[in-house]
Amino acid sequence: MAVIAVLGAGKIGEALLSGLLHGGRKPGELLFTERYPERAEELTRRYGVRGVDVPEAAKLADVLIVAVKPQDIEPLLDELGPLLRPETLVVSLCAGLPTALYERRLAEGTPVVRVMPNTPMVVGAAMSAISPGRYATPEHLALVEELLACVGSVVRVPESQQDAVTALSGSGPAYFFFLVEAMIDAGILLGLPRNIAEKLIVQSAVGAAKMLAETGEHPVTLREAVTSPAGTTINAIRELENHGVRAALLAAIEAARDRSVELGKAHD
Ligand SMILES: NC(=O)C1=CN([C@@H]2O[C@H](COP(=O)(O)OP(=O)(O)OC[C@H]3O[C@@H](n4cnc5c(N)ncnc54)[C@H](O)[C@@H]3O)[C@@H](O)[C@H]2O)C=CC1
Ligand SMILES: O=C(O)[C@@H]1CCC=N1
Repeated sequence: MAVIAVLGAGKIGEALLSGLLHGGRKPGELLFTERYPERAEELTRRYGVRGVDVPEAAKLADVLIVAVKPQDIEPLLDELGPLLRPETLVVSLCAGLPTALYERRLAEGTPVVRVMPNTPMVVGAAMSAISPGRYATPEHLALVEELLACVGSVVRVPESQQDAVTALSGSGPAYFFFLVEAMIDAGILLGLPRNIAEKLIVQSAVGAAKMLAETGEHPVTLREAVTSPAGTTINAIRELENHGVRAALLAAIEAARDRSVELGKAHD
């Protein structure tokens, strides 16, 4: 079994460790690095996985999964550069960072796979998109696909689409949380108790997501089924259109895409 090291065990790194354990990997096959010792101790207590330093991770792991913030990548690449064996597979979960950055800074021929996951990984419902770098083989890509399938769904996309994916599904859960938060506020505005408003909206979100995932129906068809002639929903839809919610979403997701491109360019 390949030894897998997660570099940077924050929100995404921890979710991946936990998902891999759930998916049947043994604690002994996993390692992580974490710059805050208290956090490292906590993770070892919780999952039985060993925290190591970067040189040890580079020495022991067959697969290195980079899960630090894009802004923290430079010192990590400086450290990894002279240590990494070119047969080690590097998997980057970092928003915006191109595989070419790793290929430039690590040993010649290092295989790199770029991944954009999202936080529903915590409950085994991630959406991850994967793209091979220049030296990643179909076998490398298949291994990454298998690892990520432990924590949700996986699609393959060309790397040129990863900034768009980052804006859409990488950040996507935040848009839904934002909508849910606003809808709960609407319940408060209408005089409902907060706990009831929260239950009504969270279950409606779960139900709507289940219908989208399980019926195979187009979202327009599902929305039309809720929108009765001269009923209540169409009044709400008119207000959403009047306030430009559709245009706001297009602009918001485009802005997120632009930021992903910018994060990558910071290392040119
Ligand atoms: N949070 C999200 O929704 C998503 C995040 N990502 C990507 O995942 C990466 C991590 O994001 P989060 O988990 O949200 O951030 P986070 O800040 O929760 O985790 C990053 C962790 O890396 C550690 N770290 C930083 N430099 C280190 C080093 N040199 N050695 C060891 N540990 C180090 C930090 O102490 C921290 O615990 C980012 O690149 C982000 O773009 C991707 C998809 C979704
Ligand atoms: O906001 C961010 O930069 C990260 C990447 C995708 C989701 N969260």
